[in-house]
Amino acid sequence: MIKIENLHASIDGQPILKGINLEVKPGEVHAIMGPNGSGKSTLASVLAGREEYEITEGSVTFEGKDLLDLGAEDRAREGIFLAFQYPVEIPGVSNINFLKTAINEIRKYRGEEPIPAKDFLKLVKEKSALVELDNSLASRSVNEGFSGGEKKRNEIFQMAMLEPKLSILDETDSGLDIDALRIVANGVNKLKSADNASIVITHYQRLLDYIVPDFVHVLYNGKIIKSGPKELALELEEKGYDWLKKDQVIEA
Ligand SMILES: Nc1ncnc2c1ncn2[C@@H]1O[C@H](COP(=O)(O)OP(=O)(O)OP(=O)(O)O)[C@@H](O)[C@H]1O
Repeated sequence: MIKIENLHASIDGQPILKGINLEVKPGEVHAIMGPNGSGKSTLASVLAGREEYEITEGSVTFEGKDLLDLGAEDRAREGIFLAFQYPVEIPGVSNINFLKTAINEIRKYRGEEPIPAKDFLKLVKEKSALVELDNSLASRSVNEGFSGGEKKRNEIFQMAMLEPKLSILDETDSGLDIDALRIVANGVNKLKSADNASIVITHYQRLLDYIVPDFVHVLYNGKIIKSGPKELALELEEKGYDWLKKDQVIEA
């Protein structure tokens, strides 16, 4: 699905990612944890194709294609979805129209006809139920005036509608109350299949009680310094990151 090799990225000449190696296969969920400022959101942004980052070294292959060669729109059309840490508001554009346009863009890219209105409405009904999204939110402008939790839930609704191959969730759990956390996590779990994969960025083990990852990686200072099974998240919760930093110094 996606293979990241020796990825280095900078912003304004400042190196942020310093040699990331990560392979995610279909059907897998990978969690990325790490201290503030370690580069987690940068990795998500670089994969989604945000242009302010300069890739200085390395490669990313997605479904056999050179991802770094594609613009952000084409990456989305190829099936990469980024749920933002801070979802943006788009005043004047209804959620429904936004999603219809996005779905039809993907269909056009695949050489398919636009989605029939009846099928689209059925999809909206089905997927909004999945994340228990209030119907009134679906018809409002994208995220405008939504509470923090509603924005996050709306991100998962968008993800459900677009059915991406690779979903990258950047701190989707931050700002969610316990019920919303469970709903969002259930949505992610129900969307999981043998053909898609997720990268879940989080600070808290509690999300991983609901979304059980196949692998946990620790990102520190722009590098993955440790990978392990889901139990690693529990260990991090208990011990913090200091013990790993020490390891890194010894290795260096
Ligand atoms: N646009 C930018 N300009 C300058 N520095 C940046 C920019 N974006 C990110 N950085 C720096 O890159 C580093 C990594 O940031 P990033 O947001 O990727 O970390 P993070 O691991 O997601 O942190 P957090 O857990 O706090 O969300 C930080 O030191 C940050 O200040």
